[in-house]
Amino acid sequence: MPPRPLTQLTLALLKPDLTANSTKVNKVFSHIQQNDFNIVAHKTLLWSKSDAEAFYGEHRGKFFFERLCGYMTSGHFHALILEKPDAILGWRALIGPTHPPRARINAPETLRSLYGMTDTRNSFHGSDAVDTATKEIGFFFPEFDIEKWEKDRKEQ
Ligand SMILES: Nc1ncnc2c1ncn2[C@@H]1O[C@H](COP(=O)(O)OP(=O)(O)OP(=O)(O)O)[C@@H](O)[C@H]1O
Repeated sequence: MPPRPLTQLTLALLKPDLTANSTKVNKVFSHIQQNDFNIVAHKTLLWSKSDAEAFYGEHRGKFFFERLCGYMTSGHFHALILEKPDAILGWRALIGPTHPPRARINAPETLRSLYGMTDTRNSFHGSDAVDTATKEIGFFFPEFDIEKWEKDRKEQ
């Protein structure tokens, strides 16, 4: 049997503006399936202001920080652990550029182009590297044991 390609985990968010629209959410889950991502874990959350400030702490002091935290506490949202080979790059490629208006010009097939609203209300998040994926998975899914999952996966 040929060796199975190395798989990878990433953390994806479907932010509150998208989550408020069940038709859009269903379409996004179809995109996730069509692009061969395996959903390893999934939860729906409602953040307090301090949750948002903790997750987006690196942006504290930027002009959009308060707006970002207000947006992320405005309603429920989905957090997902996605898996496939090159999941981190693959998910970021699927969601597209941070700013939806630019995505609509430069990357019209991406999810932020299709569903994003504004620079802040951009509907999606994706981890940008292996270490941030590990940290963000731990933030949203503290009960998920990545090392055990990877060990079990290798043994399958
Ligand atoms: N210039 C901006 N104006 C308004 N909001 C912004 C701006 N830049 C970033 N944001 C908001 O802050 C979030 C985090 O910014 P970051 O630079 O980490 O973008 P990203 O890595 O593309 O997005 P994410 O981390 O959510 O995947 C963005 O997703 C967006 O909601």
